[in-house]
Amino acid sequence: MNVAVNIDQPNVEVGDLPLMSVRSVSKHYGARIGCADVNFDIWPGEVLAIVGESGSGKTTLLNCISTRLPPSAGTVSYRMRDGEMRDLYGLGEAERRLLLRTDWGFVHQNPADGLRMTVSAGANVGERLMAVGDRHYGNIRATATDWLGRVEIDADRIDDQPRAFSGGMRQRLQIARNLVTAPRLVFMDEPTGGLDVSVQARLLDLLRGLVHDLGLAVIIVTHDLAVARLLSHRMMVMKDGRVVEHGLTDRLLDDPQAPYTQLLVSSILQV
Ligand SMILES: Nc1ncnc2c1ncn2[C@@H]1O[C@H](COP(=O)(O)OP(=O)(O)OP(=O)(O)O)[C@@H](O)[C@H]1O
Repeated sequence: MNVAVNIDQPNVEVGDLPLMSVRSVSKHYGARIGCADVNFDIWPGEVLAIVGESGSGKTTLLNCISTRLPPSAGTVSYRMRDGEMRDLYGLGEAERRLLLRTDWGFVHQNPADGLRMTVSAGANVGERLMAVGDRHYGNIRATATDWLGRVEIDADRIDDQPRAFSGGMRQRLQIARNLVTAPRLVFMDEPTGGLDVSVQARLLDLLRGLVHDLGLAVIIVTHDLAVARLLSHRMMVMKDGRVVEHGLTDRLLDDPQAPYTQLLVSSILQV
């Protein structure tokens, strides 16, 4: 049986009001449960990790809360820049697109899903700036160069296409493309998955620094508790589409309450 959800108030410097509120979100694929009755809030500047084994519903949930997949039931509300809390599935298409381009980022596990592989690295970053109204070529190029530097890509690669980059470089470019417009909320789906361990470690370090410096709110899906430990303030553990435990990351890893979380934590401590 699942243990009751424990929603702790985050012990981090965050805004007073939640940025996003998720209430009773469920998604069914025919008779199969994708995710069921998920509830949480996320505050500005907070990093929430959604963890669980393959098939536990992490990606389904991430897609439901980022307007990529309408839930079968429940509501997802978001605090717009004017301070108003809006139901995301009540937004018009133009409002939704604006949100995706300006206020949100989405870092995919496979960089090819988040990049345009046949335009230059500089254009990949510059495009997002143009989408928010920047029209000055010199400014766009200077900002793109600055962002390539921030993600540790040499400036002399600015005109290269990402297909000429390594996996780690592509992922860093995808991160630059997402962060250049100063979003308030970034969704990440296994951002270090599929990379070598040493590349993963460097990328995690970089991500941690950027998230901290920019004060980003992040919802990150990972099956890797080490990633959750390093990046997140709060963790939500999923199993069979349901949240089995939810709390501050340190507390949850030091003193897991749900039998399933205990099993997950003990299995990484044994290796
Ligand atoms: N398009 C779909 N059609 C039918 N069932 C689906 C679909 N997408 C996901 N599911 C099912 O929903 C459940 C949750 O899948 P989901 O991909 O959200 O899990 P996950 O935790 O993200 O797994 P992984 O880590 O392997 O990506 C699984 O039982 C899966 O088979």
